[in-house]
Amino acid sequence: MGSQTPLKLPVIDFTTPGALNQGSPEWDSVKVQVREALEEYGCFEAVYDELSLELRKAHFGVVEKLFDLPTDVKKLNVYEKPFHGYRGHYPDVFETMEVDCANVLQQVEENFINKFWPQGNPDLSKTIHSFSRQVAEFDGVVRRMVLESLCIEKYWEEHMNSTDYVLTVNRYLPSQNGDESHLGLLSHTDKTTTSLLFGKDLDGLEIQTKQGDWINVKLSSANSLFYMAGDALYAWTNGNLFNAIHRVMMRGNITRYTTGLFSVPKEGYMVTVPEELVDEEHPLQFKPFDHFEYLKFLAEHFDPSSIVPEVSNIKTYCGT
Ligand SMILES: O=C(O)CCC(=O)C(=O)O
Ligand SMILES: [Fe+2]
Repeated sequence: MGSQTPLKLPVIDFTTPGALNQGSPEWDSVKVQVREALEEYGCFEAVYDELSLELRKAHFGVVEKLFDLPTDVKKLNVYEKPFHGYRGHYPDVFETMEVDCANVLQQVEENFINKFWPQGNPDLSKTIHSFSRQVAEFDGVVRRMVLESLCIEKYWEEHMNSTDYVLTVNRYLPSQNGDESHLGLLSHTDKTTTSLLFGKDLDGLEIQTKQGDWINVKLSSANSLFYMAGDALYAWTNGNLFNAIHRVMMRGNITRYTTGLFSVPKEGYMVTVPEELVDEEHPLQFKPFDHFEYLKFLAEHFDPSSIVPEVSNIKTYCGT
């Protein structure tokens, strides 16, 4: 037997000239790669240089500043929505904070930064907002490609107008016991429509394939980000696009900072599978659902202060 090819996640290059011009041959080629990657793996590395390295660096500077605040101050990050706000899991190993509607400057200021700095901190607010707005723009491009590729582009505007963006910032700390490796975040699927993840190289993030193998993510360039489909996109596309299970394994004595921009359907909007994706061969798999009610369902069944559940629960919630 020859040696086995190591398992690799798809890498898609959005920096090719023309790739971002809708309708160009390069756009059409990238959109097929995007759909195929999301169908098979539920994720891909995107090489994207429109988001400047300076802005990425400034953003992570803010992330570190936020986590350096005293815990009592971090706890001021509260929202009424389930799974929102400051949470520390496995005390001393993982912390996370959320910024609701992070692509809207006023929301970043009033509902996030001003809670920690009551006099305001315009530089920090602007950095978080610019980062989130530009990442959200890229999400819009990818979703246009996906919808075009599934021949349902007529839903794109409705799809985007019914989207909110939540920014999360995460800090993983080294094991206190000197373990060589430890679990940073338990296996889960994202509850989102899409998740766009950033970190130094995201080493430690592991994705489970449909065949059950785990693949470590290690971004190949400083211009890369990691794109994933969550429960809501899986359901909306009638199971076409895969919501991969993933986890974080921490190795070595490092502190790991990551950030994710999560797109989620707005409260009250009914996520409904497009009729074009349903036929005799592909019967309807999901009933229309309000994503906010789905979050409430999860919060009722799982302790929101604990790690998210092991498997996707969207089928339990609204499967036909
Ligand atoms: O920090 C990471 O690499 C992944 C984070 C993640 O999976 C999440 O926030 O849902
Ligand atoms: Fe996740």
